[in-house]
Amino acid sequence: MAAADRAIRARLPLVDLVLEVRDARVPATSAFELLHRRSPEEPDVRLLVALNKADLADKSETEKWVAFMKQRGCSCIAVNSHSRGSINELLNAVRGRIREIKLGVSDCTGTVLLVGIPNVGKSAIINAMHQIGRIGAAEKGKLKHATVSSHPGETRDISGYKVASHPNIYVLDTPGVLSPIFANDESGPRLVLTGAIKDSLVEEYEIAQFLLTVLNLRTECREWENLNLDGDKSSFADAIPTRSCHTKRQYSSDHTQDFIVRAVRQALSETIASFQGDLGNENDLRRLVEIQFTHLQNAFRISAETTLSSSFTSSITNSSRTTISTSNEAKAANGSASENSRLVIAILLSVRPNVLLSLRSDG
Ligand SMILES: Nc1nc2c(ncn2[C@@H]2O[C@H](COP(=O)(O)OP(=O)(O)OP(=O)(O)O)[C@@H](O)[C@H]2O)c(=O)[nH]1
Repeated sequence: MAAADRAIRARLPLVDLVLEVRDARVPATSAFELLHRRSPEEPDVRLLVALNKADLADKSETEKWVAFMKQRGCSCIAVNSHSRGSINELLNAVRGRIREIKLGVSDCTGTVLLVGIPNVGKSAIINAMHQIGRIGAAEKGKLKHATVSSHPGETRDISGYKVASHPNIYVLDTPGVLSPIFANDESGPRLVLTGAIKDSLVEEYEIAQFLLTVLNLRTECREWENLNLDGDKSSFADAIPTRSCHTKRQYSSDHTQDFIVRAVRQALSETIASFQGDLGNENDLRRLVEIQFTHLQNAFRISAETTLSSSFTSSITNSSRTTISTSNEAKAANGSASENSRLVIAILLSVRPNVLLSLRSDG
């Protein structure tokens, strides 16, 4: 990443336009720090921000973000790289900006540097632009494709792709670069949940607590009442796989997965229904998360070795800085990771789809 960071920095002054790709679910957390390091209040006039994966984000939140960015003097567009119409809009925006910048130059050539943190969809965007862009069929056949992968860090080199003619536009795809310093305690879980970093880089219980907090502030879990649990409870612990960085999650059957999801949902809806506190109050919310953690530990017959990180829920409004390495050190010191992994996997199974639809409080 350090080499990629240097290479991007060297090219930044040379290009006509910088296309910053962010994840529409977490537009603040996925900001490309290198661009905003020097003058966060004054965005580069050559900057165009694409909030990609808009299909997975809350539409109204994305619209607010686009308006907010524009208000700050930064061009911004919501994108779904899997949609032809959306990529066409992006191409038009890029073409329009290049024409503005190259005003008066006939038959000009524009260069665009595509940057962003890992896994936000840079390569997917470039491939789609290259496919849809108006370039000769012969040129399309000759050009290579960028590697698209669900794993972060697949793009390793900077490569150029032609995406339009009249004006000719070349886009440089770059490797994802992420600052090793998290902006706040919630950045890690957000980046894990949106796939920008590997799950193993953040402590399991931090992810679990984050998910529980997000869930408690949403309304879905109130609708999870009256779920029937059938099956053998004693098989829960065996049914939930332990996790390591290199093993993929496997479930013995869909039935087991459904069963776990329902058990988690029931535990959460019960705790919320019987909770007397105010969810808008930070201390009350922390108390509820602790109760739910205990409830889930009981439901899954997990020993209560690990207490919740008391700093977690207060970090919702906290802007203390946490580094990835600090998180890893803490993880190494925590001997009960496997017990927690089981619990977290169960919770993730239950709530990941809800959370992915909207991480509303980002930024
Ligand atoms: N739902 C959805 N998925 C997308 C979208 N764009 C990309 N993806 C998926 O996101 C994952 C990452 O896409 P890439 O294009 O490889 O991301 P990248 O930013 O180039 O990743 P690095 O190589 O880590 O820098 C892939 O699984 C894509 O299919 C989108 O608009 N919507």
